[in-house]
Amino acid sequence: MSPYQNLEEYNIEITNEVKERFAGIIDEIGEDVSREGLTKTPERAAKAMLFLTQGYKQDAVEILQGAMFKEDYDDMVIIKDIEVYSLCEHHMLPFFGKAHVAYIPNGYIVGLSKIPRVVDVFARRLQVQERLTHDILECINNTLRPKGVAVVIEAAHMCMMMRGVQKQNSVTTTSGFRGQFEKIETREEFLKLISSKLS
Ligand SMILES: Nc1nc2c(ncn2[C@@H]2O[C@H](COP(=O)(O)OP(=O)(O)OP(=O)(O)O)[C@@H](O)[C@H]2O)c(=O)[nH]1
Ligand SMILES: [Zn+2]
Repeated sequence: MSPYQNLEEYNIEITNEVKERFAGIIDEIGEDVSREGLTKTPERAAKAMLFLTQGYKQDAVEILQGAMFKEDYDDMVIIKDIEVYSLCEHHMLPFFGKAHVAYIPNGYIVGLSKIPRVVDVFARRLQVQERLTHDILECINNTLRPKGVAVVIEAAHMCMMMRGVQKQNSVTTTSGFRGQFEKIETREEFLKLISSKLS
């Protein structure tokens, strides 16, 4: 099986189990799960939840290892504005925003699409933004073994917007730097390039 394929065919037993739990929740909040608009909702919700957490079944290392190419290029490679959708592990509500990832090759480059795929593998789990940032950083660092790697994530958390503190405009930024990005000049170049509209 491909290490990153979508779970288009859901495990029937697990889907049914999750479906029953959602039916229970709908009942507990005082709704009628048998009314027309809701009859298929437990199944839809189960499939949505399994899709949003499919990263547990995917292997980010395998994804990277499947597309590493020997190349002498040793300047910075930046993939910026990667959409991120994840679920906070405290409330299981979405947090979403953008990831910016850069690395400096060390004999190998990686297929560009694999970086957003790695972001998705870790985002489609129950997460906190800090751990998501480090999961991506360490996976690239340990697998590609580049001269440096940097990850910045900017995200809004629905648990701070729809409920709780109810702040609509706050954005959380997390970052991690390894290798050459620990040097201030390299880090500044990266931060300048991700804030530029043209890069
Ligand atoms: N550090 C961090 N905190 C997060 C993340 N997502 C959600 N949280 C926070 O997790 C915390 C959980 O705090 P609790 O006091 O246990 O939960 P709560 O009573 O629902 O808190 P409020 O959201 O303040 O109402 C909250 O402050 C959330 O804002 C994240 O990705 N990183
Ligand atoms: Zn939350």
